[in-house]
Amino acid sequence: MTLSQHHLPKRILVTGGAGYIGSHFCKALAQEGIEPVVIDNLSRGHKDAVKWGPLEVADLRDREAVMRVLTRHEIEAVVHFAALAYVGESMVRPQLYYDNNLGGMSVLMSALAATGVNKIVFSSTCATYGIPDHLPITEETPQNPINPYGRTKLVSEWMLRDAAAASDLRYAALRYFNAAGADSEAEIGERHLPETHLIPLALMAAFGSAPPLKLFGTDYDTPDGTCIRDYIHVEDLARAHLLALSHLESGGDSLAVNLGTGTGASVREVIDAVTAVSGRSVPYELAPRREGDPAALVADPTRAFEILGFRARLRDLNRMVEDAMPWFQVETERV
Ligand SMILES: NC(=O)c1ccc[n+]([C@@H]2O[C@H](COP(=O)([O-])OP(=O)(O)OC[C@H]3O[C@@H](n4cnc5c(N)ncnc54)[C@H](O)[C@@H]3O)[C@@H](O)[C@H]2O)c1
Ligand SMILES: O=c1ccn([C@@H]2O[C@H](COP(=O)(O)OP(=O)(O)O[C@H]3O[C@H](CO)[C@H](O)[C@H](O)[C@H]3O)[C@@H](O)[C@H]2O)c(=O)[nH]1
Repeated sequence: MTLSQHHLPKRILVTGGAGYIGSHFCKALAQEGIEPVVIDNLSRGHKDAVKWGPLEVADLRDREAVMRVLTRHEIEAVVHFAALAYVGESMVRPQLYYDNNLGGMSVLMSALAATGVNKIVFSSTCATYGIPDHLPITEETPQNPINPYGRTKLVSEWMLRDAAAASDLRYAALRYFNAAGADSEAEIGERHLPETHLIPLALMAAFGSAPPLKLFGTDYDTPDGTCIRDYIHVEDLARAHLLALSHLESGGDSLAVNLGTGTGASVREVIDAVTAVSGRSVPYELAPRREGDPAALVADPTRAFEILGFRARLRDLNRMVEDAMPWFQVETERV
């Protein structure tokens, strides 16, 4: 039996649990002795990443299916990861994002209300802040998203806030900065299809399973001219969700908090880390700025510590790359 410091509900539904962050969270739940129920339409996820409990293959916009899953498994709380999450894709297919992310959110929330489930942890994002007027970004920084993806997440936060004001629903909106790394036992990894994220693409370029990395923009107003992001280890993110659930289960108030380390790394620093850890050079070419990319996004992580006692532990960029790498080596061998 697990001796957990967390006070967790026993029957938890994980939407998007076949995806990158959701599957890592499911493993963290299993380590707490809880068997998560996953609902995922597998549009972007992987069946074989659901290893710790049942998988219900269904779209969140299918109200009947969602109601059936909530009732059949006697769900007490939901952790809602399911969404489309590519900034670039959202700029060219905005309706797809509004339909999927807000349609899914709306059906999920009405099904929760209908079945009396009143605790939800929600995957929000630093993309809700847009181009911040100062760094680091606190939760008081104005939320002015600059792309449809970020807007769907901001509206989702508003939906939660309004529902909580009008009912007994309590929520935790977790605004992640850049998720990075992977399960240290390499049982699951980062597998976005297509992959657009920096660390995976840099590793794939180093191992020759992807073309040279395109370095998007070298003329930003940052020390080395490349964009700065706050990379947070996916295992730290998973632990933060346990803490958020535990907070809600103990009767804590609704909250919105940043999840980051408080330290930024530039694209060039990421390339250096991948070079150092892999022992291979990262072939790259300079490319124009990518539309919709703010120059620098770094979290002020104070509030998450104050309310949840959360502080990122696996803070070292090399460690994140090290944990991500085996998966890409395996992938390379499979190709
Ligand atoms: N990866 C990051 O750096 C990052 C940063 C901030 C926020 N987020 C948010 O975290 C969440 C998880 O991100 P990820 O990187 O694991 O993404 P992912 O694409 O790996 O996982 C998302 C999962 O949701 C499923 N899904 C999508 N729409 C669905 C629907 N309508 N019905 C059922 N299932 C559906 C997909 O099949 C996939 O398995 C997302 O909400 C994303 O916006 C991610
Ligand atoms: O091939 C690439 C890929 C990325 N980058 C740069 O690397 C940095 C990180 O880019 P990612 O695509 O890895 O991640 P984003 O910063 O775009 O992350 C955004 O999208 C995520 C969802 O996928 C999260 O929602 C996150 O909160 C939001 O800021 C950016 O400066 C980007 O310009 C490159 O130079 N070349």
